Amino acid sequence: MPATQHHPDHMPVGSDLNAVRALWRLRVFIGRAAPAFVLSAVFASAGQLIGLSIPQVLESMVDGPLSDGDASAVMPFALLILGLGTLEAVFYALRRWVVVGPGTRVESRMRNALYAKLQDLPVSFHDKWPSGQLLSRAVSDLGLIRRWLSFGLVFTFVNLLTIVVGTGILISMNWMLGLVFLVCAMPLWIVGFRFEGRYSALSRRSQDQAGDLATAVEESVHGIRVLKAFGRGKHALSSFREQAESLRSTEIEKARLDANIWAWLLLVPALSIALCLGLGIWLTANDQMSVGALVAFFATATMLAWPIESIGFLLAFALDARTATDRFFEVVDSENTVVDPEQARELGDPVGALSFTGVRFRYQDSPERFGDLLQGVDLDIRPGETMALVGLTGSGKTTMTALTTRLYDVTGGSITLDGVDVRAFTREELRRHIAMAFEDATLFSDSVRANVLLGRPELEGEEAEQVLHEALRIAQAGFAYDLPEGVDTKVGEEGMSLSGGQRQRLALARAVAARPAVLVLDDPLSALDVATEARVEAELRSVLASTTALVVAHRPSTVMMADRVALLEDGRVTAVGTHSEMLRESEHYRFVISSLEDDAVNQPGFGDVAASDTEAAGLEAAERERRLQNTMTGPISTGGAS
Ligand SMILES: Nc1ncnc2c1ncn2[C@@H]1O[C@H](COP(=O)(O)OP(=O)(O)OP(=O)(O)O)[C@@H](O)[C@H]1O
Repeated sequence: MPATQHHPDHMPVGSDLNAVRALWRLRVFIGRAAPAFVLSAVFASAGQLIGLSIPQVLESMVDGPLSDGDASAVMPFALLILGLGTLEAVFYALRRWVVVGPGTRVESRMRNALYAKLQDLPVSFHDKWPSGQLLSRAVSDLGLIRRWLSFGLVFTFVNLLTIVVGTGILISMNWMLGLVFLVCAMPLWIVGFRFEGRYSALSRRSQDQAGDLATAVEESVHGIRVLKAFGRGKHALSSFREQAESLRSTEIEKARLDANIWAWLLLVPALSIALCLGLGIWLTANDQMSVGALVAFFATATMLAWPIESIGFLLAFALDARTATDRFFEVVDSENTVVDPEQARELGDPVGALSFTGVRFRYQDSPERFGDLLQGVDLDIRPGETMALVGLTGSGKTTMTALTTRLYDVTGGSITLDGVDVRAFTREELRRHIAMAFEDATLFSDSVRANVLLGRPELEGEEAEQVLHEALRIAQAGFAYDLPEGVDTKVGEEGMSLSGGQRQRLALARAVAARPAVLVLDDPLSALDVATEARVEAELRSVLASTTALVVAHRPSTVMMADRVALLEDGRVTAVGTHSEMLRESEHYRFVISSLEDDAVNQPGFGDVAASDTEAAGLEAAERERRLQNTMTGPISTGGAS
């Protein structure tokens, strides 16, 4: 069921920079597009200034030929006004034309930077951030910033310039009328200032809620099968409706606030024009102003009405853009805790010795009252050895595998590859040497070929074909050849058109194709029936003979494939040995294996690797009792790791 998502606690809600300084940060991405924005502002200003000159022509026309009653002399003035109007339109068209390309370029530059950052940030970042929040930043926030840069920013400048120049013209025409007009506009600044604070908060809320909504849509599309299977579609819809309703009420609040400021923005110029009209007529009646000047004054004042009215809209637009900018930089500024060292080590051809020494780990958001998940793991995996990792569910097996390629960094101790701390390599180098396959096999919307050769971008032609076919053979993924377009078939969003077992086999083929020194397999065969698993294992053995492997095992058959087994218990590896040694010596191991078998007998095709050589019967109750005592007296280690 798509849960209501909120942005993570650590996310700052609005930065403490003021709007101008927050928006100023965009300059990094504007870069070489800046001249285009300036040119666009110049064209728009030229258009506005030409517009402002029309009333001057009008004044000369009214005071000249019109007052003289010379109709024929009006024509040149009319033509001049027509020419100026045309020029104004041309400049507006130029403004738009000049800004479209650079605006979209800035947007895509920002989008690429965001994407690159998301790729670079560690898994712990993605654990915290709902996908919809990231999606809405990458799509709607950046679109909003582009529109603001190309239109909002340009017109804020142009309209302010028009107001300043226009007011100057009004004052020069008649200082008294001009001043009245100016003073009347003052309340607008106060209203605008108060509006900013309230609107900013609402804008932030609405954009975050839009992100939550995107997360809900993403989750329910992703989990559509579960929703349908459990008949929870209606429930999901009502929870979605609630979220959509919250967003709607925020938008309504925003619109109300906007309407308030609009009311002021429309009222103030109308009031000031009315006041000026009364005063102007009185001045004209007392011969202190010509009729032409009065007409020109009102034509100019009317022209200033839109720039003044637009200030509220432009201010709201700038505040929305500021929120979008804050939201963008929250991701871009996120500190990456898993980084490459300044002076990275290189391993040409590693032999594949993988060691855990005193490894401790806890998840960042793990509650204080819990101890570390891993509390000093010691484990040496020899080159070429296959080590199975077993432990009760939730004991930290997956976590241990994730630490090898630095999906998370250890919080204590170290992991070494050929004796070198994994943190001494660049992440790219490390992940070239250690390849992973996960239980939850994610495939990308691309061909089978591209998915399998994901880790080998350097391969081409015959060599690529060879690696692909070998990997598919080892992973028993021959079904790929029977897909409609063979290995060129697009496997769809996250491979949803394939079965779970088929996806797992392609993910395994991907790990095998990477030809790593160390292969880390997190229960990659869980969705296969036992017969297929046995065939995959037979093929895998040939690969694993020359590759070091750490395999999380949830089934006895996977354990059988390994040279040795490590037992993870209470945050430590408490025993290491061959399967039969472990069965003999470790009571907890026997208990874990018996629970694996309980699961395994429920697997389709189970039969040949059942609990033939374990003595687990009856141990479960004893083990439960032992664990119960453990929880009361603290953990008891049953032995040391190798
Ligand atoms: N990203 C995460 N953030 C916080 N806690 C996590 C995260 N991933 C796992 N955990 C917690 O860490 C513990 C160990 O999880 P892990 O997946 O490593 O166990 P596991 O031994 O692989 O379990 P299983 O056999 O069920 O796959 C669990 O209690 C889990 O809730």
